[in-house]
Amino acid sequence: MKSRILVTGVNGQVVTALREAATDRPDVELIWLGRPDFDLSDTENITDKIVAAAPHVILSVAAYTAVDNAESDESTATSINAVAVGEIAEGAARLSIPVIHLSTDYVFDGTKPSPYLETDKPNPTSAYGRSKLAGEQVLAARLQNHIILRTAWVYSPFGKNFLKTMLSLAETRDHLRVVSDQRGNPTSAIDIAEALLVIAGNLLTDKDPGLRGTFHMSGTGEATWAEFAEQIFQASERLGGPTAQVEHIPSSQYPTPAKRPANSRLDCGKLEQVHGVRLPDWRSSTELVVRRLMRQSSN
Ligand SMILES: NC(=O)C1=CN([C@@H]2O[C@H](COP(=O)(O)OP(=O)(O)OC[C@H]3O[C@@H](n4cnc5c(N)ncnc54)[C@H](OP(=O)(O)O)[C@@H]3O)[C@@H](O)[C@H]2O)C=CC1
Ligand SMILES: Cc1cn([C@H]2C[C@H](O)[C@@H](COP(=O)(O)OP(=O)(O)O[C@H]3O[C@@H](C)C(=O)[C@@H](O)[C@H]3O)O2)c(=O)[nH]c1=O
Repeated sequence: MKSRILVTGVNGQVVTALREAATDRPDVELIWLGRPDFDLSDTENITDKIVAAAPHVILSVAAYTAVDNAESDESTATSINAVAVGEIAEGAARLSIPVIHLSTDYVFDGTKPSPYLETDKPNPTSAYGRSKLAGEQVLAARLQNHIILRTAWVYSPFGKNFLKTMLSLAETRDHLRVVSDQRGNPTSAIDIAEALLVIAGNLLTDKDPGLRGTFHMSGTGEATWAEFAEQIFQASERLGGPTAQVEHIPSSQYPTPAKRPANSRLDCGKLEQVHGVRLPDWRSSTELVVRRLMRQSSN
């Protein structure tokens, strides 16, 4: 029997990568619910729509991800990232199925000098981070059969992300100023999608409560945003794409409405130990994504 996996969202980075990943998987039937029929800011009918779709597992992927906009629109961010997650949990509870929910490194305040563990106390510095933490809390309170997967710094050939912004800015500028006092783990949405299918398979075949709970899942290796930009341009230059010189600057010279954590590195050892999942090194995945974008633009 095929596993019926419901994904929230239609055009996001991870959703798009999931659609691709599922094409090679005859054992998986991916269904997705998204706007306009399924709008997470209108929390009225979410539960009923989930029950009607009758999946075996839910991947709760869709979110309000505009970090700076959330500062002036926290109520919408909270409605989508937390209230709606409660409704998704309610639908899953009615169907007695698990939910795998994506959360973020931005639940941490960044003051820890080493990578964050699942047992570390979240303390978000931004409205987006607060709304995502509230989503984690509402899910955990309403549904025992869940996994919260905190990931970070997602990039891909799809949608909007830092990697694509850098390449697009380099089309018109040969010098870019990028912050070098925020450190994290760049993570490819393509790698996340592959991992999500493995983890969903684990939950569908094993009822062990130890497989449930909160896990960190980001690309292997770490970088500052400036180092990430440099790696993007090295790959792009090798492949004949746009490049720019990166000036390392402190965050104080790149003011943004939302305050981002200085350190949001995630320790992903628990996921590897419990689910046997370790994401590839961010440098090799960056190369693959840049290569794909170059191929797309030359076609
Ligand atoms: N991007 C990142 O750097 C990181 C992301 N995450 C988390 O990973 C998950 C996936 O992120 P990513 O793929 O980058 O997200 P994107 O920003 O690429 O896409 C967001 C998705 O959410 C959907 N969405 C937004 N608002 C609504 C709404 N009101 N109703 C229904 N759907 C909505 C979008 O819908 P539509 O398809 O209509 O556009 C889209 O599918 C999110 O939960 C995010 O918080 C965690 C860490 C880092
Ligand atoms: C475009 C640009 C950004 N920056 C800085 C601003 C910011 O501190 C950092 C990253 O900027 P962005 O706005 O692209 O990324 P940001 O929206 O902070 O990305 C976050 O998104 C959410 C959804 C998450 O969950 C996080 O894990 C994280 O990936 O780079 C520069 O220094 N120079 C630049 O030219």
